[in-house]
Amino acid sequence: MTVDASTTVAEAESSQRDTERLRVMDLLGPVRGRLFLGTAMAFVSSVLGLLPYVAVAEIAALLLTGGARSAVVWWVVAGVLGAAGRLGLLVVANFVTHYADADLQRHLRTRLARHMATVPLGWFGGRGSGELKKVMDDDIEDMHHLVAHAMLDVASAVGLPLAAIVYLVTVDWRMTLVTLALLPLSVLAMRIAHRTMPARMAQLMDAQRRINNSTIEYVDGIQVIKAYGQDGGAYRRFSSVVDEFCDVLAAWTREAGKAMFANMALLSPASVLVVVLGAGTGLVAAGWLQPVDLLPFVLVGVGLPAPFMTLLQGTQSLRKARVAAQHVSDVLAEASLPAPTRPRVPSTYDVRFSAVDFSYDGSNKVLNDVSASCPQGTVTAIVGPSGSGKTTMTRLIPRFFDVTGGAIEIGGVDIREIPQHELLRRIAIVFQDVVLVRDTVRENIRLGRPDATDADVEAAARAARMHDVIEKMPEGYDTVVTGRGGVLSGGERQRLTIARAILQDAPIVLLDEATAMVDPENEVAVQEALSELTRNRTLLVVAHRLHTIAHADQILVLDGGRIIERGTHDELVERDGKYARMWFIQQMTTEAVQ
Ligand SMILES: Nc1ncnc2c1ncn2[C@@H]1O[C@H](COP(=O)(O)OP(=O)(O)OP(=O)(O)O)[C@@H](O)[C@H]1O
Repeated sequence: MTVDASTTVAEAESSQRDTERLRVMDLLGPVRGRLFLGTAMAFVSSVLGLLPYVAVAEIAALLLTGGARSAVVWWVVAGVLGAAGRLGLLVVANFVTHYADADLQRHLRTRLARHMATVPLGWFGGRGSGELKKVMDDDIEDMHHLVAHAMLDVASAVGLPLAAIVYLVTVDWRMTLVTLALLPLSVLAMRIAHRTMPARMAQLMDAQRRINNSTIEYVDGIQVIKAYGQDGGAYRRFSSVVDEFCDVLAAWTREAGKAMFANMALLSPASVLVVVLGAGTGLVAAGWLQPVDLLPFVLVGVGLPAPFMTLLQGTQSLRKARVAAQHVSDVLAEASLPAPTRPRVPSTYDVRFSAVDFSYDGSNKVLNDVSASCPQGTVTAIVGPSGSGKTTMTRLIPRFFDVTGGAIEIGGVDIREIPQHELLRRIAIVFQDVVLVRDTVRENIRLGRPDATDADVEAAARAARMHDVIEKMPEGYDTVVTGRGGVLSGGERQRLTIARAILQDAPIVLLDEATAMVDPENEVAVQEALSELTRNRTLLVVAHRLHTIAHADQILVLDGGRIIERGTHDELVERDGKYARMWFIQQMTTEAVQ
């Protein structure tokens, strides 16, 4: 049996479109009823909008042919009622859809935020904040056209022309065909010009997403970039993203411009008037049409294409809205971290890795058959060359990602059986990149335990050797800090996050490079803060500088995702393997510096 490739591709595209439509309809679900109501009102409003034109045409005909005065009055009333009804209904329909849009925006933002709370934490690491901001903000705003305008435009574009065609056919079917003659041409021109539009719009939105990310990266990193004299290179990278966006925008504008021009030329009142008057005069001259019957075509027919123009002008916004809806629905379709079927919570806090495999991309193993036991209340240090999987190993414990093979247990309970909030409550994480939220110092520390009193917060700050620093700040504990810490030094920011972790009082602590990049004076304070944090807890620490973990209860040496050595510092130095080499190199470097 042979398979027709073009049919298969077409089927695949059509099924993808169906899926997209289903997804968009699912997004609109909460306001679907109101959208239908608004659309129905817009349809009736559009039909009513024909009445004033018909009234003028009929009144003119009555006056020219000496018709009854009462009929003229009735047409005047009908015309005025039609105009008022059209306007009133359209206003109400717009209210209905705009309120629906506001509700939908609130609903989607909340739904996105709730969903993001359920996806694996590691998912966020792969995305720039610009990209997430775009989905939460810009994409939802871009959906405005879809919700508030698109259906109304369609209803208006269908209602008035349909009613007009019915009316015009009753006057003269041949002239009706003449009046509509330009429409198929316009649709054809539009189809040709728009053949590449969906792809161009997707490119445009992609380029916009890259600009968003690169702007945030550029602005965020500007201090470091300048400090390293790399502003030229960074600027070139940023401006190449901007150039790329401009190119895509120019291509899109050319494409859209062609389509717009073709339509404006074909559907403008002047073009329609030329066709109607030309053909109409011919029909009158041939005696096939009464001169008075030409009036409805001039009055009604000329305005017929206008709603199509509105519809066509809206197609770009509609396309943008659909791509935006697709982004929103992609994020909502992101798989949640599987919730435990039989939730359990551990009562002891040793951490055990049993034959753990892990891969970020599904093929390359970053961790390979890792087994280790970290007894409760002990310190396990993880060391190894860059890229050996140290950070990944610690990230798996709070389920930033789920293991792809084997299992991790806390107190004998598989972490996948522990409800996520219970798991995170039991693990204090001091990240490599210290992140604060834009709030007061007090609330930044209180994040560790939202119900903590001010006295608890202060006690944690004292333990983290931060109290004196905070007291000297302009507004003490009420000083607002930014995401990058504002006036705080690197070491102070770290101690603030350590205070947060101390307040959390979690039985398991994960430290990743917590003491890197601080000056010696700060390092002493950070080390003191850390020893407060880690006392009597199960501690897993990722370290590069081996002297900080020489007293660890056990050291795991990772290389290429496998544990190649394990033991205490003395045992490993004795073994004269990889750890011993790393130790001696660091010793020599330290001595050389001193
Ligand atoms: N989010 C991610 N997506 C894909 N690959 C990743 C991700 N995070 C890390 N990796 C890759 O996994 C491997 C192990 O990275 P990991 O950060 O765990 O190593 P590490 O030993 O902590 O390195 P370093 O000491 O440099 O911090 C590396 O090859 C890294 O490029």
